[in-house]
Amino acid sequence: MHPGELATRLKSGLLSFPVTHFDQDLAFDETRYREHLAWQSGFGVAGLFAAGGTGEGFSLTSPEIDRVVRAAVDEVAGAVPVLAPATGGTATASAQARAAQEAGADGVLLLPPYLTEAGQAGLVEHVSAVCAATDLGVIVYSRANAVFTDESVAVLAERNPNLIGLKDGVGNVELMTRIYARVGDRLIYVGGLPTAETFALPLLQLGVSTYSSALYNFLPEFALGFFESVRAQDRTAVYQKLNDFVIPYLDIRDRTRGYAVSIVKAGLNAVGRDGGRVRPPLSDLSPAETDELAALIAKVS
Ligand SMILES: O=C([O-])C(=O)C[C@H](O)[C@@H](O)C(=O)[O-]
Repeated sequence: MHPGELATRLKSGLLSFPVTHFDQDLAFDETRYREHLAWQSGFGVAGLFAAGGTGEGFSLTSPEIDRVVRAAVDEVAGAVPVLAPATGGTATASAQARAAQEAGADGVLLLPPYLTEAGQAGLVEHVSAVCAATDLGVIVYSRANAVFTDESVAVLAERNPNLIGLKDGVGNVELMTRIYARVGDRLIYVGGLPTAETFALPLLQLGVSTYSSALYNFLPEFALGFFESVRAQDRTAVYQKLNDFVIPYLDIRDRTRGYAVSIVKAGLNAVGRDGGRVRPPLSDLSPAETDELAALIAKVS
């Protein structure tokens, strides 16, 4: 898919970030993963990001990422654009971007490198190297040890024609305002803070027209309804849904670092869809927390 077409498709609707299923030995369970994607594709989303943050891409080896991406490409069969992750240092991320293209993915989500801090000049070189490794459209995730200034985003957009978007995992109003003021609609902007619904309405005003929904994994209809309320700028409906579900959900999520991902698998377990367990370094919700989550889900489903 041409990067421009990918950008247009992605900004038209909600974005899905499926979990990656593991078996009892924490090996990739392709059968359950495919079943999940088949169920999820019955609802309308604009793009599927395989092995993203919610998909524990950071806990997968490159061969595993390749398997997950190929399974996703095969399972959704062109109905929805599939984006593959690129992770880690520049050489690994560039190799994964090449592999994504070979696997038939439609685009790449470039996640922050692990461990090290880096200055803006180095981050710009990192992103540019990954963009140069593929013809696919690339979205760069600004978060953690790779937060991009407005100047860097402008340089990246100028240097890399296939850079199509910025995913914001920072939520800094001044920074996002500066970026949109400087780069405007040359890029698409994807809300990517943990439990992105929380920020969706205010970020829309800052040019962030869509977001990645982890909730979509286990409450697809609720997630799509939330998105519609945001797009309609229906403040009453958005705050109703925040109060009914999202804010009490955040109260459980915030008990342990990393629960933003673990709670999604717990949500799947709670709705009877067997999300299974997370890999270390994440940890699973306790049985009592899972029960609490199940009671909360029951109120909105
Ligand atoms: O790459 C990822 O999966 C994210 O971190 C995005 C999540 O979907 C996040 O936006 C969320 O938790 O809603």
